[in-house]
Order: sequence, then C-alpha cells, then structure tokens
Amino acid sequence: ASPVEQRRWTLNDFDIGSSLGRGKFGHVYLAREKTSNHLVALKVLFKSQLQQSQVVHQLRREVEIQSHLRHPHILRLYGYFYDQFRVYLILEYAPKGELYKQLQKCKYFSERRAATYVASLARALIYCHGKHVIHRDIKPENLLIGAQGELKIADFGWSVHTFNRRRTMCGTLDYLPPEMVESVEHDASVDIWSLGVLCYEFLYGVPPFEAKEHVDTYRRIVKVDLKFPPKPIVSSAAKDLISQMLVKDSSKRLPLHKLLEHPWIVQNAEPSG
Ligand SMILES: Nc1ncnc(NCCc2cnc(NC(=O)Nc3cccc(C(F)(F)F)c3)s2)c1Br
Repeated sequence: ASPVEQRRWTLNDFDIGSSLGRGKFGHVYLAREKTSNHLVALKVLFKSQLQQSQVVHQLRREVEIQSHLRHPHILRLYGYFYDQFRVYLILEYAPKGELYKQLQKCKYFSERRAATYVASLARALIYCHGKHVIHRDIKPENLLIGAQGELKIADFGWSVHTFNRRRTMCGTLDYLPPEMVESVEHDASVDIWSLGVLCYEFLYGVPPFEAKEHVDTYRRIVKVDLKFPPKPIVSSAAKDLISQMLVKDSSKRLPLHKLLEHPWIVQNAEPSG
C-alpha cells in the first residue's frame, strides 16, 4: 500500500499548502503527509453542506468505488478522514492542474493532442466498465493533468455500479446523453456519449449541443442536433468518430475497444496514450 493509504488520518498528519482550486462543496489544498513527505491534494468538504444537499450516500459510494480503482488515467482517492465539521478526501496530486483551464487558454486542441486524450480516457473507461463502474460525469472540469502531461479522470462523485442502474439526474446538461436527459434506464454507454461530447469540445472549443437556454440544450441533445462548424478545420476522420459516438440509440454507439481501433485514433494518438 502506498504511504498515504494506511491508518486513521488526522489533519495533524499533513502540512497544508496553497489552495489548488475550489469546487461546489469546498476547497482543494496541496498538502504534504509529514512522515513520507508525499504530496497529496486534500479536498475539504463541510458536513453541513453535504447533509443539506443529501449527497452523503454519494460520497460514501465514491470512496467505496475509488478504493477499488487503480489505473494510470484515474486519479487515486487514497482515503478520507473527518473532524467535527468537515470531511477530508486524500487525493492523488495532479501537478499540471485542471484540463479545462488549458482548453480555455488555447481555445481548442490539435488533433494529435485531442486523440491522445480521448484514447487514454477510453482506456480508463474500459477499465472502469470492466469493473461495472460507470463514471456518468465525464467533462473537462473533471479531468486533471499528471506530471508527464497525462490525463487523469477525477471526481467519481456521480459514478455508480451498473447493477443498480440509476435514474437520478446528475452533472451539467451539456454532457448528458439522451437517455439520461429523458431520465430512462442507462448503462455504461452513457460514458461513450460523454466521451464523444468531450472529443468534439477538444477539437472545436465548445460542446456540440451548447445553447443559450437549458431547454434549448435539452432539445438539441434529444434530437442529436450535431453540426460541425467550418472553423477550426477538423479532419473527416475525427468527425466520423464523433458521429459514431453521439448516437441516440445507446446500443449503437461505437464500443470503446472499437474506438481504439478507429483510424483517427490510430493515426493521431501518441502510442503511450
Ligand atoms: N491539481 C489537483 N490535483 C488533485 N486534485 C485536484 N482537485 C480535486 C479533484 C477531485 C478528485 N475527486 C474529487 N471528488 C469529489 O470532489 N467528491 C465529492 C465532492 C463533494 C460532494 C460529493 C458527493 F457527495 F456529491 F458525492 C463528492 S474532487 C487538483 Br485541482
């Protein structure tokens, strides 16, 4: 077990550093575990807010699910501890921070960079689905960048084990596939849809069904109103892959192992992925 995985932790075991960012439920701090000098990210959540939002079961599920996941493209959740008012998640530290900030900075990615990210996300999702875990919240805000520039899926706060398929609404609207927006039964293929949305946003800088009002985004998703703008120039191979993932009938979406054999991925993704 890695140094930060064992025993009952308390705040005294860590030197707290700068704030790495803030999410809806609280801050994330860089921290160093004192005995091992191991750098971690410490997410601080207020119990009151978790109880108020009735998400305590979701947090338990995240910790449970994450404790069984070990993959180079999945951010580790080493463990948690709590005090009177707060819950602390002990997370793997991603030194290059949040992907969405890079996407904002350079507007959109090159086809090689986009394909490399999509391939590594596909491998991470194949691993999750193999363990009957669906993430359900794949979006730029939940992607972090490791020391070698590799992608890490984070925040399994919305993930579930597929045997108890959920009907709950979750995540932002942009990434939800039709079956979730229409809140019918859904399965692992929801992550294929979201990966298709992500691939589009990597290449164009905006998600495919974006609209001013939520109701218009909803309409564009259920209609699969997929349009490719003339700018930036994107290869037809990339458009072909996206068109095979953003399919209304979830059983007809390109399976993830087939995605890894798609010409656009084979020709553009870095082998290490
Ligand atoms: N550079 C960095 N290096 C490492 N991490 C960073 N940021 C933290 C990324 C996260 C990973 N996992 C997370 N999990 C949750 O937030 N879970 C969560 C939170 C509230 C409610 C709930 C629930 F109760 F609704 F489920 C579940 S946040 C950064 Br920036």
